Amino acid sequence: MENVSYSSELPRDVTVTNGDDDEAFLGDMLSLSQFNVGCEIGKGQFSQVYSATFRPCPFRQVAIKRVELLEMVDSKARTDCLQEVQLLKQLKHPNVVRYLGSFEENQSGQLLIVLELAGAGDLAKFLFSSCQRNARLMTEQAIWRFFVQIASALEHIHSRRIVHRDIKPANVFLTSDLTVKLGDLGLGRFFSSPERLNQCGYDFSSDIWSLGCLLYEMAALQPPFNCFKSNWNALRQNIERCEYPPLPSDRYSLEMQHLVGSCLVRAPTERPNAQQVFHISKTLQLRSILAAKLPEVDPSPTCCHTYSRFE
Ligand SMILES: Nc1ncnc2c1ncn2[C@@H]1O[C@H](COP(=O)(O)OP(=O)(O)OP(=O)(O)O)[C@@H](O)[C@H]1O
Repeated sequence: MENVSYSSELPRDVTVTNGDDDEAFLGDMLSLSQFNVGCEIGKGQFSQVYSATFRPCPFRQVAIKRVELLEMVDSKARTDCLQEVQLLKQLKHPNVVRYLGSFEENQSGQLLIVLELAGAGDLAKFLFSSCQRNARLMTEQAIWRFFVQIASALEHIHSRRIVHRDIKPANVFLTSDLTVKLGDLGLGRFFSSPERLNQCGYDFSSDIWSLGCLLYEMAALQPPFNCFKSNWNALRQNIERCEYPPLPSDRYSLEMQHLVGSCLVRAPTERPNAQQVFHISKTLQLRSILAAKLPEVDPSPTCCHTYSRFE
């Protein structure tokens, strides 16, 4: 292809060992008066997210996510959601957005969740602005640097028996030094339709499917199953048959293609677990560093950040 170049904006390599930062937790008796709330930095279907500083420690920047508990389908969903927030607070990992605290404001039906601020956008924006817009692919080495962190985060989440449920580039946040922070865990289902609330069969292996989609999208700059999105039947058939265009073999290793393929198999029990994906990707990262193999580039035309799942 013409007028394309290699992606030179490689994310820095980062340590993926577990952090122990209990000081990060802000305590159980939080209220809004303890924060200087700044501007709105994002909006979800059932939430608004604001930047804020913690008054007792003014240099401490956080994100505050406000969700309407009353918009949940039923009171059981509300209770489950509050319980899940408690669970999410136990997650401590350098590549997982930290849940720092939560509180309900004056019985207003609003739950405020205090999160670690990930201030440099997300992987969806990065893929668009650094790759697609400039018609260049990431190097394999850069992909592994991102992906190893994501796989490490998922391994940690699964080891705490939590399913993420919404792994996609828009939920992979970045910090200013391009450290990955996997965010938006688990809670989305509490604000959705009863079908999604039940999410029949959604489990750890479903996250692995999404992880395979994510790895594919980082390489191809488009999700594996979006090519027939105008035709739902064809799309469904492709997902059920696990048929998607191969990654360009002159740019990316066969091992990468194999890892994608092992996550995108129909039978959930045949997919690797998060620990295996982490170890394989770590090995392949080391191999790609040693080989220092720089692929050529090939721009892909479209970008869609929602994955289809067949579960
Ligand atoms: N910890 C964070 N740090 C920085 N920005 C964040 C953080 N969490 C969320 N955001 C921003 O807020 C936006 C809304 O996030 P939120 O999790 O409320 O909704 P969503 O999951 O993106 O959307 P939906 O709930 O409709 O699926 C995100 O797109 C992101 O830009």
